[in-house]
Amino acid sequence: MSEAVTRTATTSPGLLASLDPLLREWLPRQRWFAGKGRPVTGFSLVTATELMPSGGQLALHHLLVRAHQPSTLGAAPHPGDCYQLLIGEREALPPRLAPALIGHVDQGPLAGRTVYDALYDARAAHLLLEALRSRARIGGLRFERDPRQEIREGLVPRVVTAEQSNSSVVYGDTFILKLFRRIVPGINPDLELPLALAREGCPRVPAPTGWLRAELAGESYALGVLQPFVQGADDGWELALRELAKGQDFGAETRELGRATAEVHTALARALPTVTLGHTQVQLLVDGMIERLDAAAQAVPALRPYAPGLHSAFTAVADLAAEGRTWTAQRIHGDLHLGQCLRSPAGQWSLIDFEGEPSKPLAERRMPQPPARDIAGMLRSFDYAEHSADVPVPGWAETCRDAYCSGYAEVSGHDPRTDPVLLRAYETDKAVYEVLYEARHRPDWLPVPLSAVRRLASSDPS
Ligand SMILES: Nc1ncnc2c1ncn2[C@@H]1O[C@H](COP(=O)(O)OP(=O)(O)O)[C@@H](O)[C@H]1O
Ligand SMILES: O=P(O)(O)O[C@H]1O[C@H](CO)[C@@H](O[C@H]2O[C@H](CO)[C@@H](O)[C@H](O)[C@H]2O)[C@H](O)[C@H]1O
Repeated sequence: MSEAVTRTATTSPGLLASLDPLLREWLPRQRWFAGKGRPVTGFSLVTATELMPSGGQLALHHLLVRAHQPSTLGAAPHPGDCYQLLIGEREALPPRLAPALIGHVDQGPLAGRTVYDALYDARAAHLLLEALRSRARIGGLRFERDPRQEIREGLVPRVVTAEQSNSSVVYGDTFILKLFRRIVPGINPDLELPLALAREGCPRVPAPTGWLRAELAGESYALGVLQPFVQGADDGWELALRELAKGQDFGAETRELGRATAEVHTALARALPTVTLGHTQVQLLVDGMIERLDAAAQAVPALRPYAPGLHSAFTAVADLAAEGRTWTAQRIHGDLHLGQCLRSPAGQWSLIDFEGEPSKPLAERRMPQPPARDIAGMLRSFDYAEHSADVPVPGWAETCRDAYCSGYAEVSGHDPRTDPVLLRAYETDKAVYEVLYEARHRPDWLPVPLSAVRRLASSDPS
């Protein structure tokens, strides 16, 4: 039986008091910390599960903690985001774990110990895989797996060091475990949609092998997903930049990517409910786009001169709806861009990361939406890639755009270019989002979405 299965879960009293000052400093520095720009004023424990007991050379605590922060000006009071932490505790940290250091504890029950992000620790990562393999239940934690998929023993773990919204560990190039960092109760689309696609037999998304949940006070929280690792894959963004650097046409690849996107959309429409959006629903959708534009223009002055033109991109959709036009909405990826696509060495595309935009509430992320939203996301990505090339390759994004839409039409029977008003609205909505995103995270990149904004504000699709 695995080490994890034999453990009983106990909550070490005062654990959080020990960690509090260190976490206040460490948590806001993490890429996945969602509350950037506001100080952390304290923590409360949602649940703590001891995965390896204190007292030994190494102890391991699984924590869900709520980080308290002051609300943004004018916003309603917020209980604070809940984060998943895997905290290792040792007397001293071996050099290989130095990048994972959280700090040296000088108060409470852990005084004198060194604590660190245990995902970097092979023993902790191994324990998680072992728990999934043996379908362990530890305290409120439920380690589950698809009984038809085997998990081999002894796979060597390595943490993925890329900047991410969550944290992932690769096991022997066979599996990848993504642990969600910001946790909300309810069904997480990053597990829900790949499971639905697997049931449909759609090979464009790695089928979940296992998953980790917490059952707390009658509510279920998705904490992580284990899925097959696509070996030797290139991510679409890196691949696009490489082709651009060589001045190469990316049309054949993007046509295949269009086909893959359509396969996923078609399978999702079969697997999960679709709805027809009439006038009222479309008006709500347009209102949302306008609200996001107004908020972004408020925050980024460079956007303001283009606001009226962008506004008309949205109202054009409402006008069509007022004339009786309807659209079909279905479950979609929700945050599709080149970085969410993997191409295997055999040339097969897979789509990953079905979480949607993590900053949006779960209910909103799980709502059916027109597939044009995903397509627009990808078209924006081609434009980003062309603007990021060291040597200009004029017309590169336009070629990708046409090839992608053609590939999409070949599989789905619907060419997104035949609905230019909706496509322009979604491209505009995404570009507005990107302006805000870049202003906050990568100001050097701001000119990329701003140039799209200029174009979209003056274009007339009719
Ligand atoms: N099934 C997979 N096979 C190979 N690499 C993967 C797989 N899933 C994710 N990755 C790699 O891990 C990175 C992060 O995964 P992603 O699901 O986008 O996480 P996040 O939600 O943290 O952004 C991806 O950019 C990709 O490089
Ligand atoms: O981290 P996520 O994948 O959830 O997405 C966020 O970061 C992306 C950047 O890493 C950002 O994407 C934008 O830049 C990409 C190039 O780096 C480009 O391919 C995308 O088209 C563009 O939107 C994304 O918007 C943001 O949500």
